[in-house]
Amino acid sequence: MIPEIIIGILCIIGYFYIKLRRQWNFWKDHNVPFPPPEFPFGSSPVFCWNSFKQKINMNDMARNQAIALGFPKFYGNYVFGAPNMVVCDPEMAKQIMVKDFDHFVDRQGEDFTKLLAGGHFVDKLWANQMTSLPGDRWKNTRATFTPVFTAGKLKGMIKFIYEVTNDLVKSVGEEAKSGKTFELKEKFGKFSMDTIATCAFGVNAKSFQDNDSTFAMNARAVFRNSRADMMRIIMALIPGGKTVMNIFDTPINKKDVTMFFYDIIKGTIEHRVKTKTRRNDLVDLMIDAMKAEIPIEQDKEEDGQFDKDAKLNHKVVHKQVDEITMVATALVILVAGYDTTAQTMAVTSYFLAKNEDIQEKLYQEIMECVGEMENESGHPDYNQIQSLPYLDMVLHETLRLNPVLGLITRACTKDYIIPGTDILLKKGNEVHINAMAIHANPDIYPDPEKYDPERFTKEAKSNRHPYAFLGFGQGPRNCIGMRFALLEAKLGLFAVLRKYKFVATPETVDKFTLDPGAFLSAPKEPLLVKVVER
Ligand code: HEM
Repeated sequence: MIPEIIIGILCIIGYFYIKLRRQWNFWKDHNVPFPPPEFPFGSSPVFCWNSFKQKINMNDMARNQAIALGFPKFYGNYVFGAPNMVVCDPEMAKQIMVKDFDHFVDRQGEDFTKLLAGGHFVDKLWANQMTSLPGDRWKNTRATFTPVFTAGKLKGMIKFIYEVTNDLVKSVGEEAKSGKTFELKEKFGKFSMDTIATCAFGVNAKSFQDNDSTFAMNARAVFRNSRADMMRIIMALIPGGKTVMNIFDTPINKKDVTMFFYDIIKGTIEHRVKTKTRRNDLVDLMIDAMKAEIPIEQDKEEDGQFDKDAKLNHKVVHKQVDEITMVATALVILVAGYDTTAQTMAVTSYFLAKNEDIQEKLYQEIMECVGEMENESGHPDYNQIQSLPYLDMVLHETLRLNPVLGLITRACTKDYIIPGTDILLKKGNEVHINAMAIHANPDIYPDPEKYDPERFTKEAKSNRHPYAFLGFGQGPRNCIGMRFALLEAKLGLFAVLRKYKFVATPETVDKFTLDPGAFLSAPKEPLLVKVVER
């Protein structure tokens, strides 16, 4: 009861704050469609009352809004009373994400960035993450760490992923022996966690051996938001709230969990420097990148349109290794890479279990590759795993039907006139690219509810707008970890599917719904399947 009263009081204060800023006739005055605003946060799925009350996942809400409005090119919304534009058209998405990128460098408005930055050391670690950094500070960090994620560097890290893949296959083998159903999100969660732990933190998280290993428990805690966590965020957002928090030395973000990861990465760096050991993992590469010691190499794989659009023309101002940036970057790999990759693998396996013909076609492709493999490790090498078109198509179709991040945000960094209109978006206003809606538009993807990897043949792709797929975002602020994620997912699925077949059982849900409490489009129901040995 007491938390509800406090939330109620905070909402009233918030309401008056919004009243000062609100421009609720903005879209109406410009004849732009908008969903009905909801007290007190406006109709934006990110901040709407329904989402907050945990009734509907915000990504679902974004898709429903677009469907209800008939998939307009764009529609209007309000974030805390300020207008924000929601884009449902691939060409307009390209305009925002690439052509007019200098107006949309940031991911969130200046006010929000400042509010969440905080003065506490813990908050500094979060505010320095690439996902939330603004302007030139983001450009510096992004340009510094881009060479870490090139194909050439990933090749050097593949051996660590092989090791975790062996644990995954062993664990799936035990499920096959038991003959019982098991939960896919949990299984691939362990795989994703251990991959990130070994590559980005230089430690063995041992998730497969011990579900409650300290690393796993802390990593899971990053993603779980209690009422107290939500209240600290709300407190920081109301005027004067942060001052009170500073007086009580209370950070906005979770203190113990953040410091756990801080200690790990700090310890790993100190150990490497002291013992002069090198693993060529992400930790070493990040240290090199901070010292500007990674030569920029252009791989053939990286000259496609996606990479061309991602080019960032920025000269990095180098400084000595900065502990905060290093820890923040290791943390962002965990935050942005753990759940996203685990969920993509789990949902793909679920769809394979539900679609036997697709799984069989993929199995044939995998077995052809196995026939050509000479690698002593028993795994495909980098080039072999990248040359499996159907595996790639399957993963893309999973992310089309269920994009992990259904709303991709940008904030206006300079006033902007929406092309073809006289509508002025002011600096600080947000734009949401509704990937959920673009992926569900029947004019772009006929029969959009159907899981069909054939939508991603070379020919099918060439007949569509390139921005009709936004699973990894687009432009200079796209997903920096895309190659890493795809490599990890492909190696893991390859190794499992080669030996085992996913089978749907009466316990497998017909259709999953999305978790209303999650920011990502995460399945709410357990994804239960069986595996049988081939
Ligand atoms: C299948 C797995 C993944 C999916 C679907 C995914 C998707 C995305 C999307 C949609 C964005 C926003 C892009 C935009 O705003 O245009 C993003 C950003 C980002 N992702 Fe991923 N991601 C995945 C895995 C990873 C991994 C493994 C890492 C780290 C190794 C990572 C690191 C990041 C970072 C740092 C950003 C922010 C980039 C910036 O602001 O410059 N992601 N991701």
